Amino acid sequence: MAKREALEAKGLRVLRGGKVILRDVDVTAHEGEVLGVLGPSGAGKSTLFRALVGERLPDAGTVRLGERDVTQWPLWKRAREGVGYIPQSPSVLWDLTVRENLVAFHRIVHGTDGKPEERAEAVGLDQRLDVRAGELSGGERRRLEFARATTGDPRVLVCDEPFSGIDPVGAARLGELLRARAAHGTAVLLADHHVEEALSVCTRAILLLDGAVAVSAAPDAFKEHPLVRGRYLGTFHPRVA
Ligand SMILES: Nc1ncnc2c1ncn2[C@@H]1O[C@H](COP(=O)(O)OP(=O)(O)OP(=O)(O)O)[C@@H](O)[C@H]1O
Repeated sequence: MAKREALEAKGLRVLRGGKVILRDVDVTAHEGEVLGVLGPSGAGKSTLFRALVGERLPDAGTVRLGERDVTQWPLWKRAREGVGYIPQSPSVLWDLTVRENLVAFHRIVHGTDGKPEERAEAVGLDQRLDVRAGELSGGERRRLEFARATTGDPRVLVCDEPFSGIDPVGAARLGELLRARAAHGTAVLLADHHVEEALSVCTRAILLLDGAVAVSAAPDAFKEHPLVRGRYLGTFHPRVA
């Protein structure tokens, strides 16, 4: 049976400083899918993600969450309705502990403390609950952000460069968490320049070029696509055979 659409964006257009950054982008993410959104720096990946999660409303186009049109909804309202977001820049509260970070986010989005111990255990931070977020390693911080973003069992999880600044073991561990989340039915969207790690987790990938979707393919076909090789991976890319 075909998987249901969790998130559907149609004709998304974003302008910045008089420039068109996103050109009528259509993106659909299905339940249980890990969709890679890849492309060179400046292609518009973060801009697309910000429009999908409600951090920045688009200048044209629509965003649907399941059956609902959420185009005009702000970030907090989409979060409450099941959109988790790991932004590109670090977003933990540095002076608060792991536990306090989890509680603070749960209160803002859901109005209650939630279960920080369970959330921390799910991402292997149960021994770090009383450590300040500013003292965590890069990989631990990303897992805290993952725990926070998956509070409330989101239908959609948008991850902007989750593998940046973490070592291969940390990336593999985070990749497993993303895959497990998708197996649970969440639609995961993932942008990252760690192409090998990203494609090993993805079930499909799109190439964004100059603010438009240029390719959509399964990971193996994606790696071999002439536009992907020519415009993104280049001829020198020793980690992708
Ligand atoms: N606030 C802004 N004002 C003007 N231009 C902006 C603004 N934010 C982003 N841009 C431009 O929009 C384009 C897309 O940026 P975006 O950050 O979405 O790209 P990206 O694909 O995520 O890049 P990277 O892989 O480097 O993170 C770039 O040309 C960038 O300079």
